[in-house]
Amino acid sequence: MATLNNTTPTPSILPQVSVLDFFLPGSTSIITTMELVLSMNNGARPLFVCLLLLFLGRHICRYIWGLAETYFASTVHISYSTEVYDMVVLWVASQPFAYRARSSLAHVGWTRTFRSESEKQKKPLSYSPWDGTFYFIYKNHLFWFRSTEKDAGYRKEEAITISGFGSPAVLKQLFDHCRDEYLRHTHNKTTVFEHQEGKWKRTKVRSIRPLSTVVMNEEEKEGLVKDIEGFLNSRSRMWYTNRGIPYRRGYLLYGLPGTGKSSLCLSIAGRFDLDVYVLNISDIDARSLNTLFTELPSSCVLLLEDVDAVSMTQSRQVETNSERAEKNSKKPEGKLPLSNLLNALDGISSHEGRLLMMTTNHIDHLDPALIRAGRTDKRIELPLADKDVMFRLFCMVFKQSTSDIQDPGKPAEDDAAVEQSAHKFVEKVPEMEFSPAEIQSFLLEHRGSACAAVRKSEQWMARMRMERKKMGRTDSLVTVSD
Ligand SMILES: Nc1ncnc2c1ncn2[C@@H]1O[C@H](COP(=O)(O)OP(=O)(O)OP(=O)(O)O)[C@@H](O)[C@H]1O
Repeated sequence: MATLNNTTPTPSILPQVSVLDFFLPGSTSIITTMELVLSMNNGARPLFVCLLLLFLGRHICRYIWGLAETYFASTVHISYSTEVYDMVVLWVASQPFAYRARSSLAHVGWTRTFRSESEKQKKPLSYSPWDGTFYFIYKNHLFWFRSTEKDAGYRKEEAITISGFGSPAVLKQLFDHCRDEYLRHTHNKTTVFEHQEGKWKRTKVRSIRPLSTVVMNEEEKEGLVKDIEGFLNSRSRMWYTNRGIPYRRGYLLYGLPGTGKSSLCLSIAGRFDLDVYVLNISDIDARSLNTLFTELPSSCVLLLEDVDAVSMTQSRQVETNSERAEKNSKKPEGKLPLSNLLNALDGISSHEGRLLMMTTNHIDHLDPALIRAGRTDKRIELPLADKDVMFRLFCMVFKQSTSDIQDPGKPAEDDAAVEQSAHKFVEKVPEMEFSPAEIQSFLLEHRGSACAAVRKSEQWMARMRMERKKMGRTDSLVTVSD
C-alpha cells in the first residue's frame, strides 16, 4: 500500500503548475492531491477526474465569460442614492426574473402600481433581485442585472449594474423604458425627497393636491402663482442671466401651526410639476448641507420647514450678548450654523433654478439676513381662520364633488343647504381663534351632516378652549379667556 512517505511529488510539474495557478488560483494544491490520489491506484481515481474536470470547467467558463464581459459587453452602473436607482428597481420589480430570483430585497408598497381596485391591499410587497447576477431578455438581447453590496463610508449600500452584449443603444433603450415607467408611475403626483445620511432619497409620492383645496386669501395665492409662473417661464433664465441676477427665487410662508404652510408648498409643487426636496435643518451638519445642495436638480422646490431651527450662535446680525441669549432661549437650537445656510442659499456654490420655500411658526425668531430681499423675495402670512376661510372650508368639506362616491342610504345635502349651514357656522365660530387645520379636523368628524357640524360647534369650541388651557399653550392661537 502506498504511503505518504514513499510518494515523491514530481518536481518537473511545478513550473507548469505555478503558471496554471496564475489563471486558476488553488489549482497547484488540487493537482498535487490529485497526483497523490492517482498514484493510489484505487476506485477514487474516476471520481477525482470528474471533480477536476468540473472544477476546471467552471473556472474556464468564468474566465471566458469575464473576458467576454470586459471586451464585448456594455454596462451601466447605478448607485443607490440616485433617482435612477428608483427607476430601475421599479421596472425590475415587475419583471418575471425578479419573481424567480432566489435572493431578493423586499420593498413595501412603493414599487407596485395597482392595476385595479381589487388588487389593492395593505402594504403590498414587491421584490427586486439582490446580491447576485440575474439574467433576462429585453428586445431579444441578453442582459444581466447584478446587485452587490459596497462600502459607503461607515455603512454598506447596494450598487447595481445592468449589462448586455451588443450595441449599447439597446441598453439605453432599456433605461429609457425604466424612466418612462417611472414617470408614468409618478404622473399627477408630487414626489417628495428627504435626506438620509447626506443623500437625497425619494420618500413619498403623493397625489397632486389642487391649489383650490388650500383655503387662504385668494389674492395672495394668485400673486404667488403668478410670481412663480414668471420665474419658471422658459425665457426667464436667460432674462436673469443677461442682467447678472442669480436665477433663483425664495418665499417665506409664516403663520401659526396648522395654517396650511406645508400644504401650500406641496400644492405649488404639484401645480408646476416640480419635485419637492425637504431639507430638515435641525438634522443636518454643514458638510452634508453642501453635498445636498450640489445634488439638487436644476428645477425643483427646496423646502426648508421650520427654518427658525437654524442655529443663531453664529448669527451675522450685530447683537449684544444679552439680546442673543434672549433670542436663543426662545427657540430650539439647531446644529447648522446660520452662516453655512446663508452660503448654501446664495453663496458662490449655490444652486440656480430652484424655488426656495421656507416655513416658520416664528418669523420673529429669524435672523434678518435670512429673510432679506434676494434670499426671501416674498413673505406670505397664513393666518388663523377668518370668516371667509371658515366658510370656504365648510363648503369644501360638505359640498358634493362630481367624483364623490355617494352613500346609497343617505341623500346628499344640496349645495344651497350646505351654504346656509356654512353661514350659521361662521356666525357661531369667532374669527382668528382657530387654525384651518383645527376647523377642518372638526368638520371632518361630522362630515356626514352639515347641520350636525353647526349644532356641535359650540361644544367643540368649549372643548378646544379647555384643552388649550390644560396644555397651558403659550403659543396659543388667541389668548383664551376664562
Ligand atoms: N389653509 C388651509 N386650507 C386647507 N387645508 C388646510 C389649511 N391649513 C391647514 N389645512 C389642513 O390642516 C392640515 C395641516 O396643515 P399643514 O401641515 O399644511 O399646516 P402647517 O401650517 O404647515 O403646520 P405646521 O406649522 O404645524 O407645520 C392639513 O391636513 C391641511 O389639509
